[in-house]
Amino acid sequence: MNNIKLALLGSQGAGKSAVLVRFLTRRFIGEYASNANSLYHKRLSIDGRQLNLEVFDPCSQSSEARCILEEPVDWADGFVVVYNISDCTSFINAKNILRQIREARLKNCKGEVEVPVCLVGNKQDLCHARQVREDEGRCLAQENRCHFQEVSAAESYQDIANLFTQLIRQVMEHLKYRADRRRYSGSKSMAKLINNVFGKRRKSV
Ligand SMILES: Nc1nc2c(ncn2[C@@H]2O[C@H](COP(=O)(O)OP(=O)(O)OP(=O)(O)O)[C@@H](O)[C@H]2O)c(=O)[nH]1
Repeated sequence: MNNIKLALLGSQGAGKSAVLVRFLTRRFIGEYASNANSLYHKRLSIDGRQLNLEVFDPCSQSSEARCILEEPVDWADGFVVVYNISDCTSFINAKNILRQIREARLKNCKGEVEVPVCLVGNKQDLCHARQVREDEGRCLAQENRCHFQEVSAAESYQDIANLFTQLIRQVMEHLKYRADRRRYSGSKSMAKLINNVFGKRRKSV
């Protein structure tokens, strides 16, 4: 059974909980208690593989620029960064979060920066009050080499289900790549060790 850990990040009120609850329950619930960090668990099957999904939905900080990443950035295998298309401040905050994910990974994970991330422009139903154009979101995602999707947690389930499924697939590939790389470097150093031991012995015969 694969364990997959995701973290949702974004401005206060961007709709992180709404997006997540839509994915987990197919329902839109208007208001959520937002004064505590939440960890959600779900078992699901993707491409015939059983998964244990854990999703961390941190309680937002009032100061947007403050780093809310320190814990989830080490813990998570993938990220969903949410902004509200009718709030340009939330978009600027998403930009900062993407940068912080890159920097923190660079610092903590020896250059392994390609952690799977999906940038989500939520509240698409509020397009009459739009402050962030779709191409701005797409462009930011391209710059950060991550997937992008505009959604409305209020109105639709399918886009949200698709983006989580795609992100989870990417995370599974990423974890497999990391495990293969560890195995490869492990067997390389084992080969070196054997070579050192037996190579030397053969010389001394
Ligand atoms: N119109 C509209 N409102 C939404 C949508 N998604 C969420 N909301 C509303 O936006 C508000 C904030 O949603 P939350 O899901 O609590 O946002 P959050 O990012 O989890 O907020 P914090 O927990 O405070 O960080 C709530 O009133 C939701 O009902 C959406 O797609 N469309």
